Amino acid sequence: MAQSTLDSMPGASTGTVVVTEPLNFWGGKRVKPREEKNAEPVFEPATGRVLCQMVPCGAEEVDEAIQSAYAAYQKWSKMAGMERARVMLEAARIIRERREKIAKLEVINNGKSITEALVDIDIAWQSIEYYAGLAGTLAGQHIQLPGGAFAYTRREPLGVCVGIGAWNYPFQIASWKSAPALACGNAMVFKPSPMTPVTAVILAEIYKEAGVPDGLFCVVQGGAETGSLLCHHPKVAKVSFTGSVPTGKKVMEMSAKSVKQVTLELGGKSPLIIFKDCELENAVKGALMANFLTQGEVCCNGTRVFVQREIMPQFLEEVVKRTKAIPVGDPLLESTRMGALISKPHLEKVLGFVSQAKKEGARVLCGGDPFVPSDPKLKGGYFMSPCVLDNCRDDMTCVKEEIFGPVMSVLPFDTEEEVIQRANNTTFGLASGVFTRSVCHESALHTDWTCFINNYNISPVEVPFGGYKMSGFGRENGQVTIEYYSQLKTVVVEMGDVESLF
Ligand SMILES: NC(=O)c1ccc[n+]([C@@H]2O[C@H](COP(=O)([O-])OP(=O)(O)OC[C@H]3O[C@@H](n4cnc5c(N)ncnc54)[C@H](O)[C@@H]3O)[C@@H](O)[C@H]2O)c1
Ligand SMILES: C[N+](C)(C)CCCC=O
Repeated sequence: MAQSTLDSMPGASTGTVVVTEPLNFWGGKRVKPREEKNAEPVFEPATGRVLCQMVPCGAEEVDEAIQSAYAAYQKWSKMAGMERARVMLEAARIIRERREKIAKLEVINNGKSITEALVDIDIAWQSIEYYAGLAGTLAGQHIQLPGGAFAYTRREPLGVCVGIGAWNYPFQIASWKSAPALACGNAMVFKPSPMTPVTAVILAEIYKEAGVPDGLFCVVQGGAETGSLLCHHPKVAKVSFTGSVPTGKKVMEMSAKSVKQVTLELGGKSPLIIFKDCELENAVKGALMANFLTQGEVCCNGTRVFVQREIMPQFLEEVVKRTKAIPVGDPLLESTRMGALISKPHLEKVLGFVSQAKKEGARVLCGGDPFVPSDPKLKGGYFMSPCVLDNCRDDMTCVKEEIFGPVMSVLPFDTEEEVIQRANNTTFGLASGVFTRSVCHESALHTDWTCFINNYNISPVEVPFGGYKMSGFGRENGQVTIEYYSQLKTVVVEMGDVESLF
């Protein structure tokens, strides 16, 4: 049951876990892949060792999962919101109880520090708890019409929803998508990233243990091909996608063919604006939070750090001192603050951005190199030292493109008007941040999208999260997300005779 993979977790250390159980889940149980021939190795980022094999699902398996989800949807959608809420609350309770074990498995698969993974798992169960609270509140309107006639509206589920996830927050993404979907009475078939296949199936087992009908939350493994089978399937009503802009465009295009609803949570190149009247200590802490969580592999990171020229020297001195002091290493140690990047190719890509930045005239103030921890078992891991780049200009590659690694680009500015214009000058639109002691709601409103004031990268589940422009549309978390997983049905009732024009 849900304990299977987790059973090996309490004593587990980096470099010791191998996952052999099947990673697909539908019909209420783990399902072995039909054919092993396309198996791909999945690596533990901290050691470079093979953690498990990911076998992509083909058309028949995808169809089986969707049929199983559809059957569960027929039962689940007929239950009262309060009944669904009770099951979801039980799922949230089980996750809370097993948070350490799930977090450990997440670290082993993703490479982030255990301190962060614990927070991710907490945000995951909180999301399920939050939407359980909303499940019983779904209601419509009663509208009086002439002659005693009336109309009413009902909030109805969409049907089978598909969730497609990225690798940076595997368990959290699966929870953020399934929680509102299930609260509204839908079923979900979730496809994790092929690089992080191991924790979504734990969530599936927990939902089952909590009492959802068999098939309500299914997991199919695979990459682009499996994802595309899901987007094309005629029984799927909605696709909620988290990933890069190019893939998001393809998902939208495929979903358009059968007019499926789409939510797109895509990439970003967010600005963080630090005014000279800020509380510098907080601004420095904010800049670190905006750049180095999950080894910098965070969609909403504030990687363009605009600092008002007068405080640039003090800011740089402090931010560089603290960046150099970040403990990089074994992600399962409590003292570690930065773990390993997701894969060798990704590490090389991020290091390539640093080299390109140097060629274009940026100055490396610290980091930006491969890092080899002293522990011999970590020698094959994908580590790098966190990097601060100075002398940056708006036209540099490191300032324009999403790096998705621990690289902060610092840019000077003089006036508010100038910085707002520069901050908004991007095709992305996910997040922004402002540090100042003066009332700054004005600046917040001038940046074109979500804005954190005097903090960064906090995401309580009650608060909607999502993008503008090329960063996508639709929202996750918050009350509004109910609208993205339900549809409004109108019923009009005549109480008199029909007045026909014919
Ligand atoms: N806005 C957000 O909430 C958010 C959160 C996390 C990550 N991201 C973004 O995700 C990106 C990094 O994640 P990634 O490298 O996993 O992204 P990606 O686009 O490569 O992959 C995302 C998912 O899409 C699947 N996929 C790939 N091709 C597909 C296709 N043709 N049809 C259907 N599915 C397909 C992948 O297998 C994976 O599960 C970054 O750009 C990051 O900013 C955004
Ligand atoms: C929880 N964070 C840090 C806001 C990240 C949300 C998901 C983005 O990659």
